Amino acid sequence: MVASVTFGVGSLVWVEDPDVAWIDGEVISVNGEDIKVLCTSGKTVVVKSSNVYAKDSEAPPCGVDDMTKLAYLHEPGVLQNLKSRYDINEIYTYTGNILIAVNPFQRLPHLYNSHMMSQYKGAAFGELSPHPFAVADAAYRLMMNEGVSQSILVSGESGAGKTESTKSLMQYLAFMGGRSATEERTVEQQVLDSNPVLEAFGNAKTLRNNNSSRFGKFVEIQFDQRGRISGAAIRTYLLERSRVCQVSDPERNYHCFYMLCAAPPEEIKKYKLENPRSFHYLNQSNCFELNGVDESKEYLATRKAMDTVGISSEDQDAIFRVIAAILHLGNIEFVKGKEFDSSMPKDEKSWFHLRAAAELFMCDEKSLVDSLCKRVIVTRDETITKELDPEAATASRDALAKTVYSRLFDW
Ligand SMILES: Nc1ncnc2c1ncn2[C@@H]1O[C@H](COP(=O)(O)OP(=O)(O)OP(=O)(O)O)[C@@H](O)[C@H]1O
Repeated sequence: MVASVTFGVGSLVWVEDPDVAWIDGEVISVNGEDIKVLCTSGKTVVVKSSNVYAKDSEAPPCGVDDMTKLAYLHEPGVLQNLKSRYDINEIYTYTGNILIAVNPFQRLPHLYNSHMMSQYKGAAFGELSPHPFAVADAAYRLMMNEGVSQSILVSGESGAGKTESTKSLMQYLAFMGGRSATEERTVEQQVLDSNPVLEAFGNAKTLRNNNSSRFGKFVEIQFDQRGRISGAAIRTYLLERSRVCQVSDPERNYHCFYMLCAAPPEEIKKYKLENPRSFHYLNQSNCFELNGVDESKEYLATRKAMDTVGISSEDQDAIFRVIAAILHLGNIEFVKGKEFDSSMPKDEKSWFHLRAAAELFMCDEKSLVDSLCKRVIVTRDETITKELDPEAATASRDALAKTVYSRLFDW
């Protein structure tokens, strides 16, 4: 469609620009395939006609709310439209029934309050400004009217806003499918509170996103005949395991580690914790704090969310014992042992962390040392125990930490 457009002197066009992606300008001469464009920056460039895109001179300055209304649906046209809308604080735009969200990187609470939700309730798709609530409402109504399950796919690169958009969708579905809150733990509140729990254990600061989900998830919300939420299931996929033992500056390990180090004093004592700077699994990076985040408050909020979701206090204690044990595991260093190519914990400090890990895992100290410093090979005829050198023992320590963490997360 785009290739068939011919350009003459005076045509308004878009051309690629190394600094601003696309820049607009006016054709000042045409020489076969070569088109000379005077850009709005004042620069003149000569480009092949196949790299020139028509600009709609009648496009409204504030953009259009549905990009199917654009005269030209090509990359510069789409980006220009999104930018025009973003400049007037409109972060959502439709392309037909697809919603495009541009991350505002600032809280916009007025967009997501209950007044807003009631506005979208039952409104025809496209009648109100583009919004995740409209997408959720359309899905909810289709489900009710046709009695067929609906799916909403949220995709985008890291930091694009998938997690936040998913939360808005869940918030709206909980609003539509909620019942009057007579009991303390309503299903919809449990559905919503699963987010902080998952984020505590599956999110971390990365270069691009302070709260990056390091796993994929499939959220299923079930409704009864009357459209009330009757249950929910969340499946998670492919947690990034390597982060548990390896963090590069200025990223962080999973949030739960830092939260636990900021727990109330009696818990710090129970889990034998110290400053996060003293743990190898955390101090490989110099980033310990997040702007505007109080880890001790986050810890209490996570505990509360775990209560709502229905994780018993014994289970919560076991979870945090495992988290603390992993931190202690990371601080066990190895030196050569007495036998050839063997290893043992390096010094009193390593023994301290080993004992702490064993106590928290509720396992036998000797068995833990053996599992780190030896490898058991089972053949058809016999069982062979092989000593590991310090390097291999360190690798087996990290493998244990990763396996335990990812099993805990799956649980
Ligand atoms: N609608 C929004 N309103 C306010 N802030 C937002 C919105 N969407 C995203 N953000 C901000 O951008 C950050 C990154 O968004 P989010 O975590 O949703 O991205 P993501 O696509 O899920 O990234 P990842 O794939 O790394 O998990 C959020 O922590 C939040 O600060």
